[in-house]
Amino acid sequence: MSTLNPVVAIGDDILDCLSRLPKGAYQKAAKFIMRFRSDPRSSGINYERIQNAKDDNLRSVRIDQNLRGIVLAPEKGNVYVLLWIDNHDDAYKWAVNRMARVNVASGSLQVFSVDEKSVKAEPKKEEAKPGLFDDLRDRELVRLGVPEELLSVVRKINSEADLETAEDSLPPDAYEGLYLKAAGYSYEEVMAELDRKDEDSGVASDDFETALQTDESKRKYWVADDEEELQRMLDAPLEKWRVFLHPSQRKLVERDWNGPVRVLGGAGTGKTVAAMHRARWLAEHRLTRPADRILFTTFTSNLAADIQENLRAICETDQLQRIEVVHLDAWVSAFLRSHGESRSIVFPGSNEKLDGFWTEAVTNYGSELGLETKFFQDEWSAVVQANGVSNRDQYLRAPRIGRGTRLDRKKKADIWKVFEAYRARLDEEGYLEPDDAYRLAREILESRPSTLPYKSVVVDEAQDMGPEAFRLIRALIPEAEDHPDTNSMFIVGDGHQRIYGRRVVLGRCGINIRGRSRKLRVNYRTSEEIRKWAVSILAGVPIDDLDDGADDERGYRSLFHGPAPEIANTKNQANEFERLGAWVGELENEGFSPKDICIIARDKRTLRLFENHLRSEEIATVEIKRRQAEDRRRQGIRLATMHRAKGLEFMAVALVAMNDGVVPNVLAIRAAPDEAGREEVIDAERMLVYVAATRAKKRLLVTSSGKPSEIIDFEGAK
Ligand SMILES: Nc1ncnc2c1ncn2[C@@H]1O[C@H](COP(=O)(O)OP(=O)(O)OP(=O)(O)O)[C@@H](O)[C@H]1O
Repeated sequence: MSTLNPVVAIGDDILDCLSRLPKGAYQKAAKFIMRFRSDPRSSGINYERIQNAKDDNLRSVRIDQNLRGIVLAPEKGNVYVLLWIDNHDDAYKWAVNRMARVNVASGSLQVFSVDEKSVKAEPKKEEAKPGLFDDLRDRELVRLGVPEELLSVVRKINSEADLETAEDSLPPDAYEGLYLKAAGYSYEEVMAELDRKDEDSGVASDDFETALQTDESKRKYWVADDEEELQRMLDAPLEKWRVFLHPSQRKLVERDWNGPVRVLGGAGTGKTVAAMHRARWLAEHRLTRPADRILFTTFTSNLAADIQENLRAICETDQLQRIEVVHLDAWVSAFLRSHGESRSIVFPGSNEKLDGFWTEAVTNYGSELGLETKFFQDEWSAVVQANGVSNRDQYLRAPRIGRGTRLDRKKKADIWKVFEAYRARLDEEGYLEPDDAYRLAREILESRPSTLPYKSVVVDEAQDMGPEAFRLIRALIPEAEDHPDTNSMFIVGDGHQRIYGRRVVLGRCGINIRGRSRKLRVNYRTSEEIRKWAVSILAGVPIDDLDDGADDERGYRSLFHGPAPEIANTKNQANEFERLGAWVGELENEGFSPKDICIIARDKRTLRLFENHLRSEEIATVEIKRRQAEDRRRQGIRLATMHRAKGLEFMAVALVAMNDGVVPNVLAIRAAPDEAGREEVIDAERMLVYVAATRAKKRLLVTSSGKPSEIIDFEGAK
């Protein structure tokens, strides 16, 4: 036996194993894991050979009378990897067909099952169909991550459904490569996408110690050299992301970038998780002086509170002190106040007073122009505020990209009078719109040398931050000759989820991401069935990439499957309440807790109807509020508007009142100045439904009463 210090690793499946154990067994297993970490060779741990095992390197260890652990403990070398914990018989069953191998192509540790029964039986000769991967040679399959031992299994796969059936027996990196290939990427594109090299890694087939150091291995096996971190992991075994980042996430997080990075990814692909780990990595490895600050900004205030709580779970105290999590509007507001600004920020769209100012300005200066008030509001937000326009000449020259109605110079000059009147009313009342506030803050920053401590900014939900917000962010850490842009910004967002209608082109805000743009594709949150349904709502909607290009959903996938969404149009509201009640009842019978269920409606008024109904049935509810983190201790079904649900997640979601007139919102449709405007409104509402539906992890119910929303295919769902 080697006298070197042993290398101990824990597989991520252990966290699932632990979460299935009853409390007493859990405590024993957790105690064993701590002991195993500190000395896997201690005399109290006996490694038993497993009879008939396919892999000679696997051993079982006794945790108590009934519980067994399965450990990879090769004779040669010094490595101990805890792979599985279960009761005696199930642990042996799990181990018998497993193999642990170093994949010589990627150099990573792969553990997989060679039970060919999990893939469908070989077809009879006469009905043999072409294989899904016939165009790849064995060597290429191996490079994609397929272990030699599974080549024959992969050769038998001839449909995407087969591939999904085979998922459990394949190592995750192999499955991912094959999945992208099946989704239409060429071999070369898959290799580039997954950052794999078309050559051998050089890691020897028995060098498990080196294999544990690769990014691929780190996604599944954590080298347990930090006792405190292990304890944190055991305290919250379901939150795997605390330790096990996907290689595509880890590659973004743990490195220097020579300028701003933009990370795209559909809902649930772990963008916020990557952003949080990025902040921690910077605080741990790069911005380590007590005065250094990393600004972590979000667009919604309840998310800022959630992120702060999650950071507490992954950071040491001193790291946490260097990360400032802020809702951008709140930050700006405090900054302006500290610079003597007395006006307060008001949010267009949520303030009736502003609507009054618009009506007044349009009545007095624009009634002859034949344009709806909504047109002026949209033009103001998309052209005037987005471009920082402050006078008539600037407006005459301002780009009006994506605006439907064409305007000549004369008309623009007339329209400007309305804007002037509106602006004057804002000033009189002491109000600033958020864009005004961002601009003002930026002007202050640009007018004097910065005294702010920020060395890096992490931006979550970037799709909802408008150009002025990004110009301000740029001004927070300006690029200058004597100030390299290294690690300056980490921007995550998703154009599919823009629900506040503020399109941005980063390049035009002084943020150059060329060569530093990446994508996350694995959805951890939502079942494949729900994800696909949500994506279908966006069919035909143009999606941008927060810069000058377009985004698409090619190659996205979910980690797991579940029941198809239930889509039901009911005759009237009483029937809809009944349908919802029956669904909630079923979920509770299946063991869902009320706090894991969220009812989401388009607007507050509609939500109230459902709240009142549930109250009348004496069902407890908890409303998701603007400025609070989700309090998981409170019992009751969650209620949220679509906007408020952004960024959150629940086991089960009901999208209710998906009625004609409610979604898309009838007032927004009516106010659209023309057909292009109407389409814009509908696209925005589709995104809102996409955001709301992708909050669901396992179950989704979509209901309407009376005439249903045109966005949802209730008929096709029958
Ligand atoms: N590496 C990982 N391993 C396991 N779970 C993960 C990982 N990364 C993210 N998750 C989980 O996936 C879910 C979604 O993550 P996150 O909220 O970061 O996604 P997002 O892309 O920001 O989503 P959205 O854009 O929809 O708000 C969370 O439950 C998170 O815990």
